[in-house]
Amino acid sequence: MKREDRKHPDGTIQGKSSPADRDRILYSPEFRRLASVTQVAVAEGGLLFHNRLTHSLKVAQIGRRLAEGLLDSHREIAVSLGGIDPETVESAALAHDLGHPPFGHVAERKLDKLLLKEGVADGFEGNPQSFRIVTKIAVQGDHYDGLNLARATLNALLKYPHMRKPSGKGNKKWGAYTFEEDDFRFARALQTVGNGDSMCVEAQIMTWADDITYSVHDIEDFYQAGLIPLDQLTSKDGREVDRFLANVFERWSRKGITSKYGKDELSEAFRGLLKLAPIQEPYSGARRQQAALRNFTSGLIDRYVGHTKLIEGDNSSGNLEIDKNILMEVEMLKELLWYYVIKNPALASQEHGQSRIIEELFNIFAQAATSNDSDDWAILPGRARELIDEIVKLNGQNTSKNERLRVVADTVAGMTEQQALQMFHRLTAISPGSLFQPIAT
Ligand SMILES: Nc1nc2c(ncn2[C@H]2C[C@H](O)[C@@H](COP(=O)(O)OP(=O)(O)OP(=O)(O)O)O2)c(=O)[nH]1
Repeated sequence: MKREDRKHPDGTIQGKSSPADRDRILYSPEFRRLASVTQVAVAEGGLLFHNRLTHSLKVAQIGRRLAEGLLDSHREIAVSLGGIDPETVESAALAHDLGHPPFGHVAERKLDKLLLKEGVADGFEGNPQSFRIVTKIAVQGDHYDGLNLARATLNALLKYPHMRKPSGKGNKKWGAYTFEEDDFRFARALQTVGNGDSMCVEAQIMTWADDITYSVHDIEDFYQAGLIPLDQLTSKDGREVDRFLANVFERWSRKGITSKYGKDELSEAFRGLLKLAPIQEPYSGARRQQAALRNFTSGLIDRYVGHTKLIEGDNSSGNLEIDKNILMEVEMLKELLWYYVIKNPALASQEHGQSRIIEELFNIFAQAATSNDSDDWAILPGRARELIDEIVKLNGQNTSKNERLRVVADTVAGMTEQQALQMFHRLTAISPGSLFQPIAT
């Protein structure tokens, strides 16, 4: 079905994803690429961390389960909200991280800085990049751009349903670049409840599924890797817990981070959460440890899914009601990752290098792509050369810098981590590669 044909026949607000949407996302190479995009850290030495692909599959599964559960337990409210479509939640969840560049957040921040420096005002962020991929970049058919997803799927993908704002939170996270403003309006035409920036209920479910998913699997990954000492945190003497909490609150005050909750209630929620963890020793892989860990993580997911309720009303403050204790637990699970993993100097130094790779790639490609001599474009992958050629033909040499730089950002952001590394080695003469080794498409 074509995009315009997918409008509800009587022009009213409700829309549903087509099952084709889910399949189109799943079959796209952009989805496959997520297998080579880091979630938190690159796995080494036989460890098997989640990557953005395994993460997205789990968000889709938890999102679907949440939606089905809410339909079951709160059918009347769901109907009053115009229905909840599990298929839409699943499709949006599969697509939600497509825009993550190689090396994840560190590259996101770097690409944003580089584009802003070059005067491309709406910069770079993973969320608008996901939206751009499904509406413009991915190739599904010959006669349209993107995956031709239904309005409902696009709207459910909009966790930040506004364009980039000049300042504040809306400047850090947003839903679509100006290049995709038409697609954004097409998606948002469904939304007549809440204020202008309200997420639809499917996007709210997808967002909560994302939070549940990563806060649980990140702990699983890094306890197994020996970085998060769950065994010491659960120990009766409480020393590690005190040390952790003191560090969290010290970082918050240093960084001006605020929470909706008080320190005492957060500390209590965290101690309560640890009581659920049947873990007393460092991870060695023993069968009983594997079973205990699975028990803990699946118990947490059940707990978080089960404590989610649906509430009526316009959705300006959301239609999901999540137990306060659960929200505090999830907040503290995220802090475990920050304290023991993200702030770890080994990861920080790795991220420093990854940021350099992205910067070099962007600068070298940008210089080539903005050249008026088409021979200079030869170092770019084929699709980028084709697009730059089209842009120049349409806009002329001197008026197309922003469009060309957007293609450069798409090219770098669309690489796998191996491709980025190989291309960096090749372009900076660290290792020339082979004539027969294709450059990324
Ligand atoms: N290594 C590293 N990992 C990070 C960093 N920030 C977040 N992460 C990881 C932790 C989680 O697994 C995941 C959370 O980020 P996401 O982009 O998936 O979701 P978030 O809700 O923070 O952002 P969103 O609102 O979806 O754009 O990424 C960072 O600065 N470095």
